[in-house]
Amino acid sequence: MADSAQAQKLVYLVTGGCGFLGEHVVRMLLQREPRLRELRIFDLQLGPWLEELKTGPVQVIAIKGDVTQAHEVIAAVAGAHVVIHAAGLVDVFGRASPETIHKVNVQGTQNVIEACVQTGTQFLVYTSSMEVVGPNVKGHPFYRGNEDTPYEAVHRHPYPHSKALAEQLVLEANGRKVCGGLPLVTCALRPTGIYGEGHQIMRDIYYQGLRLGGRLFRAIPTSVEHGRVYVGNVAWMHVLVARELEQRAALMGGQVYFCYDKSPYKSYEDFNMEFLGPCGLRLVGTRPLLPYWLLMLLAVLNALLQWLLRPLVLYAPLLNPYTLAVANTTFTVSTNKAQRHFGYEPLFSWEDSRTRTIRWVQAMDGSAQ
Ligand SMILES: NC(=O)C1=CN([C@@H]2O[C@H](COP(=O)(O)OP(=O)(O)OC[C@H]3O[C@@H](n4cnc5c(N)ncnc54)[C@H](O)[C@@H]3O)[C@@H](O)[C@H]2O)C=CC1
Ligand SMILES: C[C@@H](CO)CCC[C@@H](C)[C@H]1CC[C@H]2[C@@H]3[C@H](O)CC4=CC(=O)CC[C@]4(C)[C@H]3CC[C@]12C
Repeated sequence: MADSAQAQKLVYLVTGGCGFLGEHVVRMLLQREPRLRELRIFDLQLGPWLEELKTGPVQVIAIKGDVTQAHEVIAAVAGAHVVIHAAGLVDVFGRASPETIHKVNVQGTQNVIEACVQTGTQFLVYTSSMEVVGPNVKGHPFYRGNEDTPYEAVHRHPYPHSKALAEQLVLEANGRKVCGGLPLVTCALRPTGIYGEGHQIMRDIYYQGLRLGGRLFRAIPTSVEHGRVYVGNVAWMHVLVARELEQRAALMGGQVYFCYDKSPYKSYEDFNMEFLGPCGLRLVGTRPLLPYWLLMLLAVLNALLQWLLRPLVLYAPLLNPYTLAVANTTFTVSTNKAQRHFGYEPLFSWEDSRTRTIRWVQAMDGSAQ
């Protein structure tokens, strides 16, 4: 892919290209992949911002489609050199059924793999998640772990379960012969909790704080560290992996990489305050205001209410037994595998990532709570 004869010759497809991460991947590709000729953006819902991209030198093609529909995926993949598969149903709040989560995340990924095989597309990058590793149901800490750190991965929740199955499918597909006889080269990126411009949960927490008179109440001990990574750096990793996969197929094919940068290790709430603090919110308490057992009771009550109300209305608060367990379990990564394998260095420093995220929160409409 690297020789000059191929300058501006490549066709990329980004599934989920209109989501939080997908939009950053799309913009990053347009800025930092000079060999791009055509960029296909495949998503259930297309964003209006795509229009502005259509005037540049790269042909941008928006495709409204569903990864669960094999024929739609095949049509989108045909003729692409690289597929970045970021589409997924990210739901840990009980909004979607376990069956739907499985269908989108697992069957959708299988459809993408089969489409690559059938159409002769050789390079597939999958957006996996730290959640394929943990935190596990036993609440074991994963402290500064890397891709080789032993950890008992046990999944009961449909989202991490689906991501783990999908990742496995992608890794097992590495080396399969695609149409034309060449081997499929795949790898999976595992972001920790992504933050940055467009992060819906950050938006929800900001508005929640505004509704509570500019206050948030500490629920998680400061000692529980949660891995976070800036969306621009996650996007940059995707661009780099996609670029290097051909030249370094033997090394990178079938591999997993955590997504990391220089974001500090902090609790989920303390980390959010790095952005919400400068925007006027205050985190009340130096220790959790409620004991864990009471929080868990509230979380279980929320789950019960969700179940009772389901026939009438969708009740999906941030707090449920699963989100509480994840937020309350240390999970941080410390690795340089991406640097060693494909020369990744974060594109955005922590200061830059922080400033960009603060500017985005500040630009939110405070009255739209
Ligand atoms: N947000 C986070 O902290 C993390 C996210 N991830 C993974 O990154 C990927 C992107 O996540 P986000 O951008 O946060 O989520 P998102 O919900 O903002 O983006 C997902 C995109 O996929 C699209 N999509 C969903 N179902 C689809 C279907 N059936 N067919 C086609 N498109 C479909 C959605 O419309 C959306 O635009 C997901 O695969 C997720 O599992 C991994 C680790 C952390
Ligand atoms: C108990 C509440 C008191 O303030 C805080 C609840 C926070 C939770 C909603 C989040 C804590 C950890 C988050 C998850 C984590 O970052 C890992 C993830 C990876 C993914 O692939 C998808 C998103 C998520 C599951 C993320 C979801 C929100 C949290 C559970």
